[in-house]
Parts: sequence; structure tokens; C-alpha cells
Amino acid sequence: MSAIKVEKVWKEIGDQIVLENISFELASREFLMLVGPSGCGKTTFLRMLLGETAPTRGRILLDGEPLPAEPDSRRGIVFQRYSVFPHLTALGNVMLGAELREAPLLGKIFGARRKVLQEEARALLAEVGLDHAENKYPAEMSGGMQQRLALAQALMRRPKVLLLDEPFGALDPGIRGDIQALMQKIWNESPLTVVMVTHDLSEAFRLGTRILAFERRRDRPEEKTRYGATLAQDIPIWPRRIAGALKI
Ligand SMILES: Nc1ncnc2c1ncn2[C@@H]1O[C@H](COP(=O)(O)OP(=O)(O)OP(=O)(O)O)[C@@H](O)[C@H]1O
Repeated sequence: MSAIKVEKVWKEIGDQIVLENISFELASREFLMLVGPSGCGKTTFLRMLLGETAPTRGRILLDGEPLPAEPDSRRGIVFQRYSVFPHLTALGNVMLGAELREAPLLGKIFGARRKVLQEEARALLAEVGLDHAENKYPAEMSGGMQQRLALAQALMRRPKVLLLDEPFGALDPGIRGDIQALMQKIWNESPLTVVMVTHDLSEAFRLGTRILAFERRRDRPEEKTRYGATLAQDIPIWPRRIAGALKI
């Protein structure tokens, strides 16, 4: 069964058609890259996958079931910036991922369970290369460290689908290369389906198993109310990259 099935999805915002008749299926454990010019609706599409906003027509299925209208722990997201909480340490930020997963109402976990989760959070911090930084606050961290932290925070919720909105777009090239390699390793080793938006085609080819390109074929202002972006290209990466089979 496909992890995600998108059926004739349209998104209209006000009188603008943002996305038009998007359909595709995504197998479990794929690493899908979404590309397309600025403003063509990539983030809007990701927000629909998250459940933050709904299609105006069509539907999205997750593991065969219609997508819940609200974000839940099956889907994690990392944005380009600012997805960590400034008033919490690195450990606190990752713990919050667990607290949102296990105690969504109270937002706090106590006792022995807290200790177990703390160890889980420390292991994740180590996995993203932040084991030395658990007591640091985001303001004391570089942009690359903050994005590693955002990744650990999202992974702590054990999502089946990880959504990434240009997570490395603001980083310097050297740091970006390191964190791309980390992301590929995490995808290879965890039971994750990844959907990532990028502006950078070389990043798309470096990380993805498949690339979808959105495009507005008609983009004059008077046409925005009549035409949205469509799925213009669907490019499989060859030779195929198979999760769990990469030697990293
Ligand atoms: N909440 C909103 N209210 C009004 N218009 C919106 C809203 N969200 C998105 N749009 C419009 O939808 C279109 C697509 O925006 P979106 O951010 O999804 O594009 P994008 O492809 O992710 O762009 P970029 O690559 O620049 O981030 C834009 O024209 C934008 O102005």
C-alpha cells in the first residue's frame, strides 16, 4: 500500500488557484523531493500533507485512510528556520517532542517514564551530532546546530512521514553538505517516508528517490484565479536508491 496517495487535489486560497489537480502515489520509505519556482505552492502542499490546511477539492490518503484534519504524531515537520523553542535547552526541545507525543494535553511527563525518554532524547541528540550541546539554548547554537536540533525534535515524535520545508536552505554550503549526509543516513536507517521541499536541484538529485516538479504554466495575474500550478514532472532517480540498502 502506498504511504501517501494524493487524489485530484486542488487548493484555492481566496480567489487564487494555488494548486490544480495534483495526483500521485508515494510508496512507503521513499524520499520525495518537491521542486518548483517560488510561489508555485510547494509549502502549501506540504502544509496539506501535515494536515494544517485542507485541499479545497480532492483528497489525500495516509496509509489508505483520509488524512486527519489536524497534525498528529504520524507526521513531523522541520521548517527552514525557527522551528525550535528559544526558551528551552537542546534537551528540553527534544523532550518536548516526546511530551507532545505522549502527553499532548498536559505537555509534561514525570517519574521513571521521564528518565527513559530523557535517555531516548540524549541518544537522538547524539545521532544528530549534538551530544555535547544538550544544555545549550538555541541562541547559543549555529544555524546548522539549530537545524540538527529541529530534526531531533521532529524525530522524537517517531513520525512515519517526515516533512521538510527547505530545512537546509539557510545554511552555508559546507555545513549543508554535512547535514544532507546526516539526513540521508537517518532516512536510510529509520522507518521513515520523507517529503522535502527544496530550491536546490543538486540537493534534490543528491538525496531523493524521486523528484516532483510543480509548475504554473500560466502565471499572469489575471490567470491566477483560473489556473494553479500542476505537477509538471515526475522524475525517478536512477540507479534506484532503496532505504536500508545504502552503504553510508
Ligand atoms: N495563507 C495564505 N494566504 C494567502 N495566500 C497564500 C497563503 N499561503 C500561500 N498563499 C499563496 O499561495 C501561493 C503559493 O505559496 P507557497 O508558499 O506554497 O509557495 P512555494 O512554492 O512554497 O514558494 P517559495 O518557494 O517561495 O517558498 C503564493 O502565491 C502565496 O501568495
